[in-house]
Amino acid sequence: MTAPVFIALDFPDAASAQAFLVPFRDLPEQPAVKVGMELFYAAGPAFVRELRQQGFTVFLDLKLYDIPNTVGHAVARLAQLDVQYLTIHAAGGTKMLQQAVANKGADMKILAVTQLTSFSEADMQATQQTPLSMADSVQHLAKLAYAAGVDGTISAPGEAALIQAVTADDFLRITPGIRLAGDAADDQARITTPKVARQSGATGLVVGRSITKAHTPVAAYQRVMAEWGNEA
Ligand SMILES: O=c1ccn([C@@H]2O[C@H](COP(=O)(O)O)[C@@H](O)[C@H]2O)c(=O)[nH]1
Repeated sequence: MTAPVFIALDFPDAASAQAFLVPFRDLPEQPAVKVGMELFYAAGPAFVRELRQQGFTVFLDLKLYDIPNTVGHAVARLAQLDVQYLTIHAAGGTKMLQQAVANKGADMKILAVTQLTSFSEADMQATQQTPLSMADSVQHLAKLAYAAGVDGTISAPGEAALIQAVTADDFLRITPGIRLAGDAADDQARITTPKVARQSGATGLVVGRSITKAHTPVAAYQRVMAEWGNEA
């Protein structure tokens, strides 16, 4: 899977997530899924193992951020779940990032969150009191992550090309903040459509509510995949 589209399974429990996935079983290929804090805290490692046994590609989005020793040990435990992707915060710094990389599983990719897509430029300035612009901050954090041996970043689609410019072509640029045209932004600040994300240099998408809250989620997923350039 070179250009994955992950459906964000932001559900309160395993039963709701599994019920949501039932109609996707009729597709020729199962979607890749992202398990975030809400579902992981409710359903835990057992549910992640269940998804892996069912053949799903799993992105565990826990956004780890702690001292290097703690993050290293946490990554080693999570590697036992055989997930393919795991997030940490780039702002945790070089030593934390290196500890994560040193403890990841053989087929696990570590993705570093640069600046959350819910942050506008003004939100970031107000929170972080940084003289950097959003673009400069994202590039700085991406360079830090790349130098530490991380596999890619999480950023808004509009920053994908900027990240590519300061890292490498094969450095992953996975982008949440995706909305089908006409859908509400909700709590996201830096959003775009799947088509524009592809044109902007993203190498993978995370899509939650544009699919999970759609009247017909499978049709919404197929629309995302068509815009992104994949068949579903
Ligand atoms: O910067 C980030 C990092 C992670 N996310 C996660 O992606 C999905 C997006 O959900 P939508 O419903 O499509 O807005 C969600 O699980 C976030 O935790 C992000 O949005 N931004």
